Amino acid sequence: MSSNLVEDETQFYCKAKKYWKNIPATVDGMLGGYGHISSIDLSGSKKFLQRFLRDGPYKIGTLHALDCGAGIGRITKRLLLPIFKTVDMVDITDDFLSKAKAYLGDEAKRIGNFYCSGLQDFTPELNRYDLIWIQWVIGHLTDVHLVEFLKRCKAGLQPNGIIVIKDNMTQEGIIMDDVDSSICRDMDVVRKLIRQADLSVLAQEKQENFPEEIYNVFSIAMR
Ligand SMILES: C[S@@+](CC[C@H](N)C(=O)[O-])C[C@H]1O[C@@H](n2cnc3c(N)ncnc32)[C@H](O)[C@@H]1O
Repeated sequence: MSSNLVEDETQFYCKAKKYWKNIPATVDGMLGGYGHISSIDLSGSKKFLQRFLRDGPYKIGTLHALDCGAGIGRITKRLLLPIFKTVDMVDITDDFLSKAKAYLGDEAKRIGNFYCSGLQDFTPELNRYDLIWIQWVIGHLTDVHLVEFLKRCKAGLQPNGIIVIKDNMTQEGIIMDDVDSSICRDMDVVRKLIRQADLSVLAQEKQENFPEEIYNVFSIAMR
């Protein structure tokens, strides 16, 4: 279990919070110096989401989305706001949410709520969201908190809504990053935690065209 790698939970969360407080509120800051891959990432996400926007049994509504670990709103701006009527954002770093208002420009008026909170403490509004997007942040939650958070997300979905996790995955095993205080899991562990949250996977896809030297990144849709 990856939580075993987290020896001191309070320190695990404090250290991550401190790390992000010192990161510039820019796209490059959000992506650890890999700002240049943002467009590839967003195109891949758009393509992944398309299957849920077409007519068919998995079609989702386009009213409300929630961006989790949203940062300055990189994903909200270019993936979610063009599709959904309103988007809520949740992030632990208040500076990022403050910056989001300027970064999103005029479109910031379609942000319903800017929630400043750790996901481990956050409960999405019941039955509200067509899509809950969780990208590059699950490594900041312990296994127990991730499972509990996913359960609360499930309760926050519209009947036809979906949750998408898009994140780094190791080839095998769990790797701790002491710099930003996060853990990177492998697909088997992530799928196990998804099952524990009583969610079923609807689609899974590897992000293509990312640099060789970074972790594999997968999108997983579930409900
Ligand atoms: C790698 S950035 C990704 C930002 C955004 N998802 C994107 O892809 O552009 C990680 C984000 O997670 C936030 N974060 C870190 N720990 C968190 C936690 N426990 N709860 C909520 N947000 C957290 C950071 O403030 C930061 O904005």
